[in-house]
Amino acid sequence: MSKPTLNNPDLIRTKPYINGEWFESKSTKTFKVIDPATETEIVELPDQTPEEIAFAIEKAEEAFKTFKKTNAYDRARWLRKLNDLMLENIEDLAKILTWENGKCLTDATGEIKYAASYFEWFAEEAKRIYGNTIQPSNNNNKVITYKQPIGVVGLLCPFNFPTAMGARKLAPSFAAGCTTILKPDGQTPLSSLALAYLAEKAGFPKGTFNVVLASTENTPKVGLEFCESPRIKKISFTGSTPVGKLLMRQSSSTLKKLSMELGGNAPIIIFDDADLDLAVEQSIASKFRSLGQTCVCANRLYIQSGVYDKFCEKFTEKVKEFKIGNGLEKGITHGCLINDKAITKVEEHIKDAVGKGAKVLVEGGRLPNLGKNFYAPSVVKDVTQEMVVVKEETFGPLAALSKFDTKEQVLDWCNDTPYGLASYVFSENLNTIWFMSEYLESGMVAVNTGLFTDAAMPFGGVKESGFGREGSLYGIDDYTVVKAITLGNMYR
Ligand SMILES: NC(=O)c1ccc[n+]([C@@H]2O[C@H](COP(=O)([O-])OP(=O)(O)OC[C@H]3O[C@@H](n4cnc5c(N)ncnc54)[C@H](O)[C@@H]3O)[C@@H](O)[C@H]2O)c1
Ligand SMILES: O=CCCC(=O)O
Repeated sequence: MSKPTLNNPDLIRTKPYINGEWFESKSTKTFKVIDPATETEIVELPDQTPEEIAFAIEKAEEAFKTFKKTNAYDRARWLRKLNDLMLENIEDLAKILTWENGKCLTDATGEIKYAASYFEWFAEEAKRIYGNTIQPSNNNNKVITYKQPIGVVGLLCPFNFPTAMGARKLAPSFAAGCTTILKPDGQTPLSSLALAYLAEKAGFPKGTFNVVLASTENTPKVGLEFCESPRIKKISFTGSTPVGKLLMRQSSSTLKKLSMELGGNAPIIIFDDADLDLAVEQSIASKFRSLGQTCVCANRLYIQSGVYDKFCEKFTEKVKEFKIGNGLEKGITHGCLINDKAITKVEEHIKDAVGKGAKVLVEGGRLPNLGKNFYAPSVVKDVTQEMVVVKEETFGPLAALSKFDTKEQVLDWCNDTPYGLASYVFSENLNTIWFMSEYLESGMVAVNTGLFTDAAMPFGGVKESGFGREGSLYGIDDYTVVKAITLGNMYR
């Protein structure tokens, strides 16, 4: 199977979306979007020039002048409408996502629902942007604060959640009254273009949401343009830590506000007293969501010695049940990876681990009969802290299992990393749960579940996993600035 049949073929767009129009690019360069499952071309898109990117930024700035004055209730209605349209078109949107990303249709459908829920959530939050009244030291004065939209925002998004990562940024920024330019990953731009198509149908005013296009090779130039543009007041980036650091350096010349949703190295800790079947099922869900290409995927699994052997056995059985194939086909539990580089990283981590003494429980490996981006998941046990798989995010289908004895020991291991995005704890003991939750150095801790993300919860990391919070009651703050107004000499 290659090309999916869509109820609404118009959702496939092949032009950038700028200032409410499908923009005729004059660029002489193009890039191809490839179906990672079949390695066939989906579409060829313009690789936009710096002048065109600058034009999109200019239009977003123009639009901001009027959009910032819009009524929160109107913005709420537009956002709610977009949520509804996404759900009406869920089947098509999921197919487009699977086609360009390779994840299976069930995961893609889940992602569309999840992405839409950010529009629903921020439709409500748009109306809840509050300020304070403050009594300063001079009793004759009164201070009030209110939050204003920061301005034009650049959104830089990765391949792994082509719809949800953009939605998680667009929804709060639009709710706050900002205008945006989104640059999707060059490998997965169609989902963002489909989102722009639906945003237009939802009535988003022209210029408030723009999508520009760039190949992977051309992307650093667009990134630089975003960072150095004085018109852009904030950048929200989701991707790896090294690229996040580069964007921070580049943004220093314009002193931009930044949100950085960066790489992780999530541990799952399973204590002897955990509900073992639940822990196995949820660890599988966390580890192999989108075949391990999720920033909050378990990268390290620490299992207490009393249940280690049993856990390894049960976990292995479940992994052997996976059905790998083209994500668009029925019954497939796991699709393919995004590209060959992703597989190479998994192979390097296995080689290093086995070389240092890890034992293979499930020998995965390439599946050339299915295609060059298919890889059967691997499981290794007796992993130790020196192994690369423990130090770096694999971002692929390799489960690394380690044995631990005490909670103090495992806590040290978990925190021995520059990253701090998500952690998972499985235990039935409240004291253990509290101890771990409090001392794990991560922005998010999930207890007795492997799937926890939700529009209502604050998503984000600490340490080199970045800063800023997406979703939740805090998510809109990243797109606003606090203004303090002092009313003087009140008691004249
Ligand atoms: N914390 C989060 O919310 C979150 C969510 C998803 C993914 N991630 C992280 O993203 C990484 C996986 O994605 P990746 O491998 O594509 O990451 P990456 O950093 O290589 O790329 C992310 C995006 O940034 C673009 N990019 C690369 N160089 C750039 C530059 N100089 N200027 C502007 N854009 C540039 C890429 O083309 C891509 O679209 C993992 O580390 C994962 O943990 C984090
Ligand atoms: O990859 C990161 C995002 C995953 C999520 O929000 O559930």
